[in-house]
Amino acid sequence: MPPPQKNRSHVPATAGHSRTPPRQPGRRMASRDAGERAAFFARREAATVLRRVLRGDASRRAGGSIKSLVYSPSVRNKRATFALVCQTLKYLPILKEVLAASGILTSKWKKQEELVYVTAYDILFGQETAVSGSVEQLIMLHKDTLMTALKKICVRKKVSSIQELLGNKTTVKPKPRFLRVNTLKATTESVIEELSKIHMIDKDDVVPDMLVLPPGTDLHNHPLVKDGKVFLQGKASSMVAIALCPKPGWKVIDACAAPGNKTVHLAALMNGEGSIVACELNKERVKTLQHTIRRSGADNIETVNGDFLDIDSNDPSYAEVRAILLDPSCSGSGISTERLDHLLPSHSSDDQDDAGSSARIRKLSAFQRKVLSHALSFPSVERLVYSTCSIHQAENEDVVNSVLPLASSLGFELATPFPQWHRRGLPVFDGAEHLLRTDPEDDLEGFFIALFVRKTATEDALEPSKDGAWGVKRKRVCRRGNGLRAFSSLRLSRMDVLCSIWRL
Ligand SMILES: C[S@@+](CC[C@H](N)C(=O)[O-])C[C@H]1O[C@@H](n2cnc3c(N)ncnc32)[C@H](O)[C@@H]1O
Repeated sequence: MPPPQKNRSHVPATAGHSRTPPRQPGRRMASRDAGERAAFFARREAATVLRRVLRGDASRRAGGSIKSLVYSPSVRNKRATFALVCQTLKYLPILKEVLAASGILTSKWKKQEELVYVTAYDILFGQETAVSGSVEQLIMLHKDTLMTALKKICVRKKVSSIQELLGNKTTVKPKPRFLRVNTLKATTESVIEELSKIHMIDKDDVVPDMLVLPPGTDLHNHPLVKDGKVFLQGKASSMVAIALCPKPGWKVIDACAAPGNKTVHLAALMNGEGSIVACELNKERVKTLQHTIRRSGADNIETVNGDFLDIDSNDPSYAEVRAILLDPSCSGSGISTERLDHLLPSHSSDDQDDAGSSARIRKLSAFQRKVLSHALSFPSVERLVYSTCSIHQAENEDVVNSVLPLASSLGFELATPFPQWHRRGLPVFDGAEHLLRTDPEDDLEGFFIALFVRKTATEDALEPSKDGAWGVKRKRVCRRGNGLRAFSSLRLSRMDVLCSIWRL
């Protein structure tokens, strides 16, 4: 049998990193060229991200997606780190087997096991040689043993290439790059002018201030992104704040806010007027939320590090809250391809634990009902959006259906966000046609949006009309089935004016 072929097409681009490796006490590290220095640091950044990804996956908690961890401010060489993390995850089952067979992952090295995985990937399947760093030296020292172990595994599994050994890990279909212009800092026209110098660019036909660029366009280090003039936010995700459509000057709660993409979108829709309370339970994620807010330039957002359920809806300081955006923790099943979840150990067919995953969804669903019921209890709320990035009925239609009696008793009805949007809620109860779904394949992300509007408080509320135009809704309701449907009495021709009319 010929030796397994190396997969050259996946060599990560580790060059381009400019920091100098730390000097170790008592001995000067050998001088090395810039490429090797870059690889040294990229492996360490990748190992840190990999540790968090694997820990989050092992506990089945959202420790942050691979992308969100890589694109956090602390990671310097994002492109190389991303490539290394993805590749190491892809090769992880093989690396574990090879390292176990060769017996080099002793308790001493176990403490740095993620760095061992990344380095082993890089040396066996990527860079080939590396001289600096103790883990690099370990892998180089045992490289022949590891290669022999790899060949034996190939023979045992009757495969002739690494590709065959890797099996069929889902490849991600290229998707357009969406970005949302932060109208607090820039105009859509100025961003188009700037980006069109080097990129093909289109305006999205549904979401205002959303631009569409070709798949693979990398803007993470672009000054417009760094300055917070644009946010790299998906289209479906950007529909959530628009569905809530808070009026400038209102007091609004974003109940589960981090990392804050929708919080700062709300601030932009409100033209920076009024106030937003952004509540986030997780202390670490509050830091990310605050970073997002700083980048957006919004100065009317107060962050609260705490449990939304602990906010007393009868507390006088929340008596004037008129809109709530509730985007609670969910399974993330609608963005699992986007999140690259197929690369995680828990997604491999051997490890798939169906009973565990349905128990998790049941637990999430119970939590979602609880927070949604709590959000409905705020006395002055006129508009409430419940959203998830899940495709599961249990987290979407079932949650909404379960709170309908409570919502109705408090004077809420379901309204229809984006009425021109064709994909509505699963028809599992009368009124589910008001709900909005996006499809992970056709619409690129699987989101769910439910909009509750208080019947007694719609006099000045702006609502989309049925045929896709946007208009001011006057309070006129008629019975339909067991739900209530609102009419538009004044239409506006363009969706672009959706929220701007409230600024007049
Ligand atoms: C789906 S994410 C929100 C994403 C955010 N809306 C955005 O677009 O950037 C859900 C967030 O809710 C937080 N969370 C979960 N339970 C919470 C609770 N009881 N109170 C406040 N925040 C909570 C999680 O830590 C997580 O950051």
